[in-house]
Formats: sequence, structure tokens, C-alpha cells
Amino acid sequence: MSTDFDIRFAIDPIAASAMGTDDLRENFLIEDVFVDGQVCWTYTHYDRMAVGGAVPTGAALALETIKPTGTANFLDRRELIAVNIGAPGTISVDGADHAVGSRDMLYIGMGAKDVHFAGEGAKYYLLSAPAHASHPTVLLQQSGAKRLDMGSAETANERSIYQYTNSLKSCQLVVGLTQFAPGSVWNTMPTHVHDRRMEAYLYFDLKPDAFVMHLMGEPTETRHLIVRNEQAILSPPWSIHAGAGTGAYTFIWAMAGDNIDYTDAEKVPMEELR
Ligand SMILES: O=C[C@H](O)[C@@H](O)CC(=O)C(=O)O
Ligand SMILES: [Zn+2]
Repeated sequence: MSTDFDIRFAIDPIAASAMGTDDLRENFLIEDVFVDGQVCWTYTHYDRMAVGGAVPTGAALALETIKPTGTANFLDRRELIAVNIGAPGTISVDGADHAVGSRDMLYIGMGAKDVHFAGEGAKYYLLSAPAHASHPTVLLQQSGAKRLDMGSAETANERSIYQYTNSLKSCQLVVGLTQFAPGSVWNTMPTHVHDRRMEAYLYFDLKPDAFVMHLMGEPTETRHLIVRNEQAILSPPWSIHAGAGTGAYTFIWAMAGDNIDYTDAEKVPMEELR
């Protein structure tokens, strides 16, 4: 069996505020996203977003159904975005091969049956949410993404946000990538919440001893998680999601929920955080 899954329940803010390090990590951190020769899923109860990794070594890896979806094929009632953070690879969707370069994303619409992930050195980060309509499979590239430049060097948060799904027709998925100017380490600060949509972050491009001090929790009741290279975190709809790295990093953010309006977020005033 080359497909594995794990289930994460939806945690409320009161329960989260009582958690120590181990419980926070167990509920909100995904340590092993990428396992050689495997497709590994974390099926969450936050908007039923599934977060996974596929690392083909030799043979192509099939997208197999998992028990929690309750469907014959994984995408019978879902859509998926695969982000390649490794070497260029190929994803086949119902017989059509799609070349997926490093930092390219492939959107695969509801109803696709036969999906295979291939390419030695390719590393696919997978995001999937329930769908109500079938949209065409489409390759999304950084060059075609909407770029937003934010922050400044003075506040160590100078960064470019690439909204890959800006012109995509999706049911729920909104996905992008954030890159930093040299020396800037703060993401999503000033921070925000969006109760309409959960979010997941994948932190990568970190040096082996580096980490991101990820911040979560309600704005007035924050907690931290130490996140290493190629680990993901789940942000419940009620939580802030921000962080500072001990060095350079890149991250992929992804949301699912009630709307796909990127700008529909409530800013948290800096004075309110505690
Ligand atoms: O809801 C959107 C996400 O939190 C990211 O777009 C935020 C982000 O990349 C950043 O500010 O650095
Ligand atoms: Zn957000």
C-alpha cells in the first residue's frame, strides 16, 4: 500500500488554549508531509480540507481513494491542487500527461479518475477540498500568478505573495506561494483571521537547523509551534497564522471554505495581539 492517511479533528479555541507543546504539535503540525515512494494524506475536519504529499521514487504513484472520502475515486466529489516543490515531473490525468515544473501547480477538477504522480526528484504537495462542480484541469505557474508586494525591510516582512489561483475557476481552493526579500523573515504580520476559510501552510526552502516560529491562536490568546523544513501546519478558521523564520524560507498557503475571496479577511490590529 503506497497511500496512507491520518485524520485531524476540528479543535475549538478553548481546547487549543489549554494545550501544551505536544498536544499543539499533534493537532496542528504535520511533520511528515513527504515520504519517499508514498502518498500521505492528512484528512482534516476543517472544511474537509485534505493536505498531503506524493514523492514518486521509480514508479509513478497513483492517486488512490481513502476511507474518509467515502467515494470510489478520490476526486469523485473533490478538487485537487498539486504543487511541485521538487524537480520537474509529470502528472497524468485520465491519460493526458501534464509537465509540472518546479513551483508549478496543477489544478485537477472533480471527476478525474486516473491520476498518477511521476518524476524522480519531484515532490508534490497536495491540497484537496470538496467540490460541487467540475472545472478543467489546468497548469498554474508562478509567471502567471498575480503578484502582491508587501511589507518592508525595516519591519523584516518584505515579501511577494503569488496568488496562483487568481484567475482559476475552482470550487473552494485558493492557493499561493510567498517569497521573501533577503533578510526578511516575518510572514503575515500584520496578521489576520478569516472565519469563513481554514488555511494550511507548508514551510520549505529552510536550512536543516533553521525553523519557523509559527504563531497560532485567537489574536488575544496566541501559541507557537516550531516548524522545520517541509512541514505543514493547519490553521483553524478562528486562528491567526503568521510566523518568523530563523533564516530564509518560502511557504505555500492554501485555503478552503465558504468563499474564494482572497481579500475577505479581518485585519488584526497590532495592539490587539497578546
Ligand atoms: O490568507 C492569506 C494567507 O494568510 C497568505 O496570503 C498570507 C501571506 O502569505 C503573507 O501575508 O505573507
Ligand atoms: Zn490567511
